[in-house]
Amino acid sequence: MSTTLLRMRGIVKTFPGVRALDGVDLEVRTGEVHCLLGQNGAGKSTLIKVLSGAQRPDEGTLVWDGETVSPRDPAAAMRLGIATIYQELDLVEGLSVAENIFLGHEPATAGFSRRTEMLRSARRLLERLGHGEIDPAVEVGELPSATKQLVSMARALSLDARLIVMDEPSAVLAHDEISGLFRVIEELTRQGIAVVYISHRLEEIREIGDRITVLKDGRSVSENLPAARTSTEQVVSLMTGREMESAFPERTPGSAPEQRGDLLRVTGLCRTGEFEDISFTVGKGEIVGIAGLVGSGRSEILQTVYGARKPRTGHVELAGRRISPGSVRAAVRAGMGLAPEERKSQALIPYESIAHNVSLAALSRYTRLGWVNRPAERAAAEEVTGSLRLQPPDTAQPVRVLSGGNQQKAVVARWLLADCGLLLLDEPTRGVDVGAKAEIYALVRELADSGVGVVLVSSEIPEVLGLSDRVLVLREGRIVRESPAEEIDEAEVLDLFIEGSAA
Ligand SMILES: Nc1ncnc2c1ncn2[C@@H]1O[C@H](COP(=O)(O)OP(=O)(O)OP(=O)(O)O)[C@@H](O)[C@H]1O
Repeated sequence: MSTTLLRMRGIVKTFPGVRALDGVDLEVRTGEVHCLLGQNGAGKSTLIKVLSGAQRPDEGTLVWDGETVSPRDPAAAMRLGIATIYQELDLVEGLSVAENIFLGHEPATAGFSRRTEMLRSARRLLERLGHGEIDPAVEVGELPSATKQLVSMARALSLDARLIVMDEPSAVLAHDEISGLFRVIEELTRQGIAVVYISHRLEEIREIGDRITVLKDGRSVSENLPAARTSTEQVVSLMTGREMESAFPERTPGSAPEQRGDLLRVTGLCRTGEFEDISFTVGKGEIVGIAGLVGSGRSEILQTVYGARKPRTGHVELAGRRISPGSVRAAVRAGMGLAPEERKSQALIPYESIAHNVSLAALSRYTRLGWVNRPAERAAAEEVTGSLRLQPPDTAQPVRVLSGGNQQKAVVARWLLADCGLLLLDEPTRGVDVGAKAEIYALVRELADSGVGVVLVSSEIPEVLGLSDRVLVLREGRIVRESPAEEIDEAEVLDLFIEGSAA
């Protein structure tokens, strides 16, 4: 029988100028998957930082297994049995799986036998997760994200965790890896371990969740809803305070792409070991989606079109002119923009204002004789961040105070403002809440309607199918199908990922 393991009551946390948590309650039982939902900036990460000891609350109580506690740091929380698996996993790349699992708390034997014992114990923990096939001697740096996640979970088990917090664990996983993650979660909960699960993908919640707590503006607006009996519409209206709207804008009936003329023409693009013989076109005003698993070459293709990687053979033409291969400068001059997948490292300047980060790619528009017209820059940034409901709305704030999803919105906002003829979007809605996703889709469609060509890469197949006019399905570096979006469905795309039968 499950019992209450954790009870948080009236948790308050303020940062200068922001009340991130304004009296949150959360109750978690042993062996349950408790889903924490809320829009970007609602306070989810702050709440789990309080729970994991990374931040001290200003007010409120935390009762763990019947006792009032206040973990001063993550190590103290860990000693209680609370572990957190962050999206940017905190593993040491140069060490082995076993060394990472036992980092800081090695088995107490010495020398050779210590190493053997460590490998054996690591294997036992991986087996507990249903993944005895992972070699504990292998270096962590060589492993895919899904396996790294398992190493973090094995580490949590090695520390006798009784509650594991998972912060958007599916965001870095491919479609088939997500079912693997769910099997691991079932295994954990069967052993009585509780899981707090954060995700913006509401369809996952019904599949894996037991109960739901919804946060809105730093408060828990609804607690302990049964996941199986709560509709997506209910959850969305609790999160947003609005009724759920249709996520995807109508496709614009207009001239067929072949009548509009090609804006982008990619011919016979190859990069050894990444992709082969990639040819496709994008018309003015057209959205072309690329569906492919992680590792299928989808991001590499975008980067090669953008000149950040040099093709072995093949070429790229924009508006009838060949772009010098492997030159980002040439691509940008010709009017291309790329919103990259790895935005933390590639895209934002943390200490600069939101306005400046957003207007960066369009700066020449606000600059005269070397002077930047700050009010104009800020007004333009505010218009686009306002329509994406970016929090906080004050664009003079530095980007580093934004929640993860709001940082994502800032990157997308930048490219929506940038005046490109061709926009390449790599996972534009990762970590973005449902409401803001719909806003991003609407703005991308508006841009297309104004004549911009768009190439969209996303792991979310419904997003590729819902937003694009035309879809390319990619498997192991080759295009295995090209189709108007309305003539292909999710099941067919998944079949193509596996079979790769060309049509
Ligand atoms: N260190 C900080 N300094 C100032 N403000 C902060 C800080 N950390 C978070 N905030 C603010 O607190 C609020 C809650 O942020 P939090 O990261 O908890 O949201 P979240 O629900 O996890 O969002 P997301 O879904 O985007 O990850 C946001 O308005 C954010 O800007």
